[in-house]
Amino acid sequence: MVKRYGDIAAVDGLDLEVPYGICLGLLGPNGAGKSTTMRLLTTQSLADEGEITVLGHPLPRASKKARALMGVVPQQDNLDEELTARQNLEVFAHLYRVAKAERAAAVDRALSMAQLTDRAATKADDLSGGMRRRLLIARGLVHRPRLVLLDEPTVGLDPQVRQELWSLVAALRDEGVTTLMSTHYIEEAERLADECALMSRGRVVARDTPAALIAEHAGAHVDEHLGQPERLAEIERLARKAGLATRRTGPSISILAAERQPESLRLDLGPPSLQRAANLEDVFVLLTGESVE
Ligand SMILES: Nc1ncnc2c1ncn2[C@@H]1O[C@H](COP(=O)(O)OP(=O)(O)OP(=O)(O)O)[C@@H](O)[C@H]1O
Repeated sequence: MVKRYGDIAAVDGLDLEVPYGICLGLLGPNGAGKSTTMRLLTTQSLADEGEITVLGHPLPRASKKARALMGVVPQQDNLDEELTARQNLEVFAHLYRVAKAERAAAVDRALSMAQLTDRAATKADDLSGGMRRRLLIARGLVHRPRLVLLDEPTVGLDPQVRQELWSLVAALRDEGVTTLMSTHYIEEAERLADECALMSRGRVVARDTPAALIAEHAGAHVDEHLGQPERLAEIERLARKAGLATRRTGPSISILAAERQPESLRLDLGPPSLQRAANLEDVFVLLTGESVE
């Protein structure tokens, strides 16, 4: 797919297939095109080039059918503040055409999933930030969608609230709901995603399970060397000459896949200040050229 805004190609040759039943993490730095991808899937934006099919329905032609099977959890909180938690869910159950006879049960189920049963009568405005976000997710699930789009589900939340939301997303996957989740939090992707598609400048630059991405791009372990700037520059030069990827982190330089170092380089560099297991953050920084939050 391609989606341009004037001279900017927000999505630039994106090719992405999401298998049924998995949680796919769409991981990328700010501006990589994650939100635009979500908007294309909900037909809030129309692609300039390419084809999109959602659950067998081609967009935009069959967007109504696709939307009915999809739950969308936006990045921006757009709850109706004057309505209670229950009423917010009822409105969406109605909009999503949940049969009248089943509506109350659907709303109860969504409240229970979001652990908001005892706050059902509280106005959205009076809920805490974390509760509002849980309600926002519950609202996207009230009609039991087969595909859920989560756009940065925990952005701006404190770590404890983030963990609560993670359990909610994990429960979805356990129910066999297909989830596409955009995030720029590495830990979120590592915890929740069966597979990650790493996006940079509007396209997918790598796609696999977190473990396979780490093994391929960052190897088994990373050597971190501390030192003066000149020494770090020298280490960087030597490592790269030996074909190894490196990463700058503050006052240190990291050599990825350090187990692949030739013995001569190992002797030249001396023992590292620190040796650690490679992680998804190393892959993210290597492939997108961006730092992480
Ligand atoms: N409506 C728009 N008009 C003009 N440019 C846009 C519009 N929407 C997105 N863009 C541009 O497209 C690019 C991709 O933006 P997008 O919001 O999809 O990125 P993102 O990966 O979701 O970033 P973030 O993590 O910051 O939400 C950016 O350069 C952005 O400025």
